[in-house]
Amino acid sequence: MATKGKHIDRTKQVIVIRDLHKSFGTNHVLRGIDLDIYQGENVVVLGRSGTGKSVLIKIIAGLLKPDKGSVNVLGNNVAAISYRELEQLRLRIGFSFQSSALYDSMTVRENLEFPLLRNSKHLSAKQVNQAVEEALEAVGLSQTINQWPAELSGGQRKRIGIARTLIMQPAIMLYDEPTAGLDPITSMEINDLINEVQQRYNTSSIIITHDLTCAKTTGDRVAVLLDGRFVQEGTFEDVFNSGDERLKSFYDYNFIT
Ligand SMILES: Nc1ncnc2c1ncn2[C@@H]1O[C@H](COP(=O)(O)OP(=O)(O)OP(=O)(O)O)[C@@H](O)[C@H]1O
Repeated sequence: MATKGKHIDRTKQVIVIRDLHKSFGTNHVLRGIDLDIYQGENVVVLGRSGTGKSVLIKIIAGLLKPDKGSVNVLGNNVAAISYRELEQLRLRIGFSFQSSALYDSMTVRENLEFPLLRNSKHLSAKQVNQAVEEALEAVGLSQTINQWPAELSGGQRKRIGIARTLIMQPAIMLYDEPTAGLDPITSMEINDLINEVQQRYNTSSIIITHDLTCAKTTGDRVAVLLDGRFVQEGTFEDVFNSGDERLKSFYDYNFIT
């Protein structure tokens, strides 16, 4: 298993969020979020369903606008930059969605080639092929190159989704519920892969989850989101040894469901 925290550069912040607020009508979802993420760091955002985890990563990726506060990603104020600058920024951010969102009508190779051919038109066929092979090797699925998504298991599809993201060499990875719907062994493989990606590509990552094993395994730091605010932040052990009563319901939720 990869060692956590090995490459964190605490002199370089890749994401800086201050006093972030976001409402939808009367639903005040984010109520004053502060968050700093360093180069090479895996930060887990842990929270129950509906607490605004997805809203937070959509704001980081510029897909939703904050009502108040600042969000700086890789030196860009995401609420203020032009659409073109936002597009360039998004190329440096990799998303791993709950559904792996592969194109069923394309082979694994074609799925991986797709973002490269669309965004890096100067590459030769040989370079594209090399990039595909390297990304597949990074997720341990070189042998699936000519298969169709329908022929893969849920865990394999998730890995291919991550490979398709890695092919663009992102500086930041955003993982939305990476272990949702996977059995415990496959979940552990995905957790290990998240750590391996961090080490191999020196990415900074936000992992949003309500899976405590995922949080413990992948998080250099864990931030607990409750009622629109971070109520605890630290190592997994710090957070869960804190005795904070507000985390109790979260624990119960995790072990009962
Ligand atoms: N585009 C939107 N318009 C209106 N309300 C929204 C929108 N996006 C999210 N919300 C609301 O914001 C709240 C937080 O949603 P969000 O998807 O961030 O939750 P979450 O913490 O990611 O939950 P889950 O773990 O179930 O995915 C919910 O009440 C949701 O209904």
